[in-house]
Amino acid sequence: MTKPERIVLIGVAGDSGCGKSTFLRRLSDLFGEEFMTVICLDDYHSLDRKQRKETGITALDPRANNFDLMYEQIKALKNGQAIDKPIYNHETGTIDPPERIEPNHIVVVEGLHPLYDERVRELIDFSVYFDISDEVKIAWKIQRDMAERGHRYEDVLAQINSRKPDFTKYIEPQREFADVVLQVLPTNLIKEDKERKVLRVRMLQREGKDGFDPVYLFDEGSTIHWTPCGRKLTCSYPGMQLYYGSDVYYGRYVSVLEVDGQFDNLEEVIYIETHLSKTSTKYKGEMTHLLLQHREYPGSNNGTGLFQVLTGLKMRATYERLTAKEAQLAAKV
Ligand SMILES: Nc1ncnc2c1ncn2[C@@H]1O[C@H](COP(=O)(O)OP(=O)(O)OP(=O)(O)O)[C@@H](O)[C@H]1O
Ligand SMILES: O=C(CO)[C@H](O)[C@H](O)COP(=O)(O)O
Repeated sequence: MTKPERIVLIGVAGDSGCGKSTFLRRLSDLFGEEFMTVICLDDYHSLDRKQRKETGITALDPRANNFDLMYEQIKALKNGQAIDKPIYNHETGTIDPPERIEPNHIVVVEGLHPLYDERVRELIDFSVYFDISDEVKIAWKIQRDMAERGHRYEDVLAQINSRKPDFTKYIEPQREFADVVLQVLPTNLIKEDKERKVLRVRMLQREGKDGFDPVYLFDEGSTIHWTPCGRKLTCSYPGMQLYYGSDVYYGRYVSVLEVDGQFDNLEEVIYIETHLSKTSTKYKGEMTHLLLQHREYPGSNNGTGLFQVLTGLKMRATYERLTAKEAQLAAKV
């Protein structure tokens, strides 16, 4: 592998079971596995499972994590140096001997705390926070942990509830620092929906970040409510609603894109794509193509898939911008 001139650091934040792995697969499809190294921040747990149990300190609590080491190692990677990263073993709940990690073109730091420590935050070039509402989080976790891991309903619910206080204290506040926040909420299209199959998904995009042009619908800066169902987009019950507008989030302006509902026919997403601007695609239809490429990923037929693809495209644009800038600087020397 050629030595990268400029290492681009990407932050992917959110609770466990919120769709981070799915998003990382999408990123790897965009960048290629060889080009990108993922660091799971669970590896910086300083207390193992037994110690956490004994002390009553959860993995979400900063006291269970070594932020100094996290910072030192991420800084080193960004400076092009290899690191010996600890490993947290999820099977045994213990800390294994470290592994050597070489720098790569793109380094993704993902997990519970990528935006918690100010020093790490400063190093990150682009970040996303997965903000899944409790209702949806419970539905996803129950579906996965019961179907795939053989857990009981009451245990899954008890686990979510026991994490809640520390989640609110230490994980959720990181939303403030993310360049993109992906909110996943119950639909507004079905009254008192309990199934959580139809979702309302919002993409909050920070305004005023150097080099980041938020995606917009129809007319930049306007407020748009759009029902695309009809001749060009097939929608069965309960239909689909799109929204675009601006808002203030943690005291800063954000552009908001929203999709409520799901796509009947994924090929028709091209109709939506042609009405979006600043998507950072390289050719007309690339966004739809990326969605179609992996229609089996969870959420591909709704706003979660669509906004994950758009966020990935923004990360690619950030990478290309920063590396081009570096190349220009190098050419001048
Ligand atoms: N967009 C989605 N639509 C529906 N279900 C989803 C979606 N994203 C994730 N899920 C469900 O949530 C589960 C967890 O997703 P994923 O493994 O991507 O999350 P994670 O944040 O990486 O979790 P962990 O940190 O626990 O590994 C999936 O198995 C799937 O059941
Ligand atoms: O929130 C988590 C991040 O994935 C885990 O719960 C945390 O890493 C603790 O691990 P374990 O469940 O193995 O004790």
